[in-house]
Parts: sequence; structure tokens; C-alpha cells
Amino acid sequence: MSAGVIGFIGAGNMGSALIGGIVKARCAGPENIIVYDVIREKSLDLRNRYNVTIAESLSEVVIRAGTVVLAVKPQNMSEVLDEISTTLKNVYESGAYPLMISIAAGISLGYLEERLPEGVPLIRVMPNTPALVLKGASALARNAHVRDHQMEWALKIFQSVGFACEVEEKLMDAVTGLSGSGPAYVLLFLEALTDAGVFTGLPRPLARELVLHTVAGTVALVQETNKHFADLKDMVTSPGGTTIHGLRVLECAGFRGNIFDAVMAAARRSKELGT
Ligand SMILES: NC(=O)C1=CN([C@@H]2O[C@H](COP(=O)(O)OP(=O)(O)OC[C@H]3O[C@@H](n4cnc5c(N)ncnc54)[C@H](OP(=O)(O)O)[C@@H]3O)[C@@H](O)[C@H]2O)C=CC1
Ligand SMILES: O=C(O)[C@@H]1CCC=N1
Repeated sequence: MSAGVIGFIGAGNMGSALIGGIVKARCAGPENIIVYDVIREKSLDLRNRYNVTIAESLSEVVIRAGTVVLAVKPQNMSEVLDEISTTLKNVYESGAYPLMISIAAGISLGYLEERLPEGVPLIRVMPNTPALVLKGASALARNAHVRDHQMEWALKIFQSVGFACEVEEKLMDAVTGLSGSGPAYVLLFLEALTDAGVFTGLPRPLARELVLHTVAGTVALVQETNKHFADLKDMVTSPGGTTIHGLRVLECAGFRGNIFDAVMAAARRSKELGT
């Protein structure tokens, strides 16, 4: 096992976004990233794009990596844990356990502990796909076997691809409903706003540019002024003007309530996935 090597089991949407981000951020060189996916084309694609190493089996990842990221769907987690348990015991006999990191929605530290050998250091993370462009948001929770230097290393990995912080595990389902699933809500909004621009007569490329600059500019405005969202919204909203007419339609359609319901439904689903 090599301490600086990060292994990935699963190289789908989220695994590949993390790998791409970690390589771009130079948190680990491609020679220190090893990947295994049951779909070999996915590993090959990552090797072509980033020059990372491909493993031939799950066990090879566990044997070679000091940090192993489990990036398979929650439904596949049980079979993966069964398959790597024996290898983990063997690795431990010749030194120490690797640091295991799961990014699976809903899968609790308790679930992982039950299926892995006693004493394995485990971190549960909820990242999101903007990690690919180093703008991710991740929350991390650890079990009792994780030492401070291991937590710092895990935070360093996820901070290299955006914002990352440690939280209590009980917050993980809420984090999943908000920032884990969040990029999809934002993309739906961006798509709808662009379509609305097209509906009112704008050429699609122009509508898209206006949407992207409006959203990026508004985020920058909030970050730079640090003002409350409502104060900045009021600055846009002239009495009897255009904005208040638009806002009224959104309020009448239950815009805020729908956002609450969406985050709650996703958080509830995260809880269900872990049972
Ligand atoms: N997508 C996202 O935005 C986010 C996802 N997550 C979490 O990340 C995890 C992965 O999600 P996502 O990347 O979207 O899923 P994907 O299905 O895109 O990727 C998972 C990959 O793992 C492969 N796989 C399945 N079983 C094994 C196995 N035994 N060994 C190696 N590889 C295997 C899958 O193959 P196959 O398709 O054949 O099953 C697939 O290629 C999930 O647990 C999800 O909850 C967390 C935050 C955000
Ligand atoms: O939809 C999902 O289940 C995963 C977890 C968070 C984002 N995508």
C-alpha cells in the first residue's frame, strides 16, 4: 500500500468528476490515482483523459491505495463491501488499513462498519458534480477510527476540488438533499430560464449567455457584498415595476414551497437508501 495513492472503486458520474478535479487541482498526480470500474470503458476513458492507472480488480485498488474512495451506487455497495472485506483483513495483517471514503447517498457509517472488518477508518462524504471544475461542495463525517491527520488529508482532497467541511453524520441526509442533489435543481432552473427567454423571443445562444451571466453575477454579488439575499432582491424590485410582477407569479405558483419539498424529498430518499 502506498500512502499517497488514491484509489477509486466506481468511475461513473461522481467518481470521474472527482478524479478529473483532483488531477486538475494537482492534489494527487495521475500516477497516484488508481481506478476500477466494472465497465472497463469508463476506466479506459479516464486513463485516456488524465493518464491515471487502471486496476484489474477491486482487491488491487484496496492493496495499492492508502485511501480508497467507494463511488458506486448505494444499491451496489453491499456487494462491493463483501468483496473487499477479506482483502482489507489481509492488508491489515501486513501493515494498516487504508482510509476508506464512501460517497454513496444514504449509506451510513454504521452500515459500512457492520460490513467491514472492525477498526477500519471510515469517512462518509457527500460531494457534488461541480468538483470536476474545482467548484464542488462537500460535507465529511468520520467514524471513531479516523485519526486527525487522516481527516485533514480527506479534507485536503475535497477542498482541492471546492468547498469542504466536517459535519456530524446526522446532517448528511439534509446535505444530500441540498448540495448533493442541488446541481440538478440549479440546472433545471437554468434550462427553464433559458427556455422562457426563447419563448419571449430571444435567440437561444443569447438567452443562454444572459442566463449564465445573470446567475454567476448574482452569486458574485452575494459573495462580495455579503448582504442578505432579500436585501439584494429588493434592490432589483422597483415599485410597480417588472420584477415584482414576475416575483408574484413565482410566489403564487409556490416556488419557495416547492424548493422546500424538493430538498425534503431528496433528504428523505437519502435516509431510505441507507435502510
Ligand atoms: N452523481 C452525483 O451527482 C452524485 C453521486 N453521489 C454518489 O456517488 C455514487 C456514484 O454515483 P454516480 O457516479 O452518479 O453513479 P454511476 O452509476 O454513474 O457510477 C457508478 C459506477 O460504478 C460501477 N460499479 C457498479 N458496481 C461496481 C463494482 N462492484 N465495482 C466497480 N464498479 C462498480 C457502475 O457500473 P454499472 O453502471 O454497471 O452499475 C458505474 O460505472 C452513488 O453512491 C451516489 O449516491 C454522491 C454525490 C453526487
Ligand atoms: O441522485 C442521487 O441519488 C445522487 C446522490 C446525490 C446526487 N446524486
